[in-house]
Amino acid sequence: MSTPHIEAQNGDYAETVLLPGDPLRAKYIAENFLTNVKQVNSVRNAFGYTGEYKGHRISVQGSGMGIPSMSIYINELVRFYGVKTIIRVGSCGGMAPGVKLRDVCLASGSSTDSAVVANSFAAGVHFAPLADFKLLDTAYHVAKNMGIEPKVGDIFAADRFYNDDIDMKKLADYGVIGTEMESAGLYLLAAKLHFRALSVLTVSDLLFGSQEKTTAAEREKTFNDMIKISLETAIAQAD
Ligand SMILES: O=P(O)(O)O[C@H]1O[C@H](CO)[C@@H](O)[C@H]1O
Ligand SMILES: O=c1cc[nH]c(=O)[nH]1
Repeated sequence: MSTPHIEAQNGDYAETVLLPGDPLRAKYIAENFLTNVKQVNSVRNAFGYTGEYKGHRISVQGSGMGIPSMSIYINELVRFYGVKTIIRVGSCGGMAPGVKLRDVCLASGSSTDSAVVANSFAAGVHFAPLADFKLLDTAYHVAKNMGIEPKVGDIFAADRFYNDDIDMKKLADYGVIGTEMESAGLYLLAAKLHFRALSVLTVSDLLFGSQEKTTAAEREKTFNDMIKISLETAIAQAD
């Protein structure tokens, strides 16, 4: 079998998939955290791998940037490859006062300016895309046990990376802790297709204050706290 964007065969993906936006982050995770690794997708260089973490079968798949690209991979993984749990491992811009560069954020919910949420319901209905509570609770305690204090809250999933039309300070004032480009779409699809989802994010830059940023190489390779939290959460929820 194959799908328009995935060449993997039936059974090539594990039931739990880590989903970074960057396909090279998928490669890094597979090469550095998984054993018995097999590459299962290279269509469009959206690399996908399946291997083992502490004896548990796990896959990792690059999803590209933004809700439209990510939605293609999620639909194909869940509808055709039987995936049941998706943990996004992404980067985000920090927005809340206490959020620092390289902090790990857990998106308990996700606001968005993407039309995809509004378009899924009748006019006047404003669906609130939320994380799976068991995954969120597990990831929080896994992080705490690793000595990491994750920031938990609402993540603004922006349709455009470059956008000066949105009042980000107001969103921060309403408690939004960070911004990226996928979480609302992930949680919406989880509700629609009945799989479990969580976004675990590393702060790669700050919207207000310090201009210090992580490098592209760091975003590709060294978000190890986020990766370990996500893998430990994946195997804890599988038990
Ligand atoms: O690092 P990833 O997972 O790609 O996530 C963030 O980085 C990209 C923008 O640079 C967007 O996809 C955004 O959500
Ligand atoms: O989408 C993103 C990712 C990182 N930082 C941002 O400001 N936005």
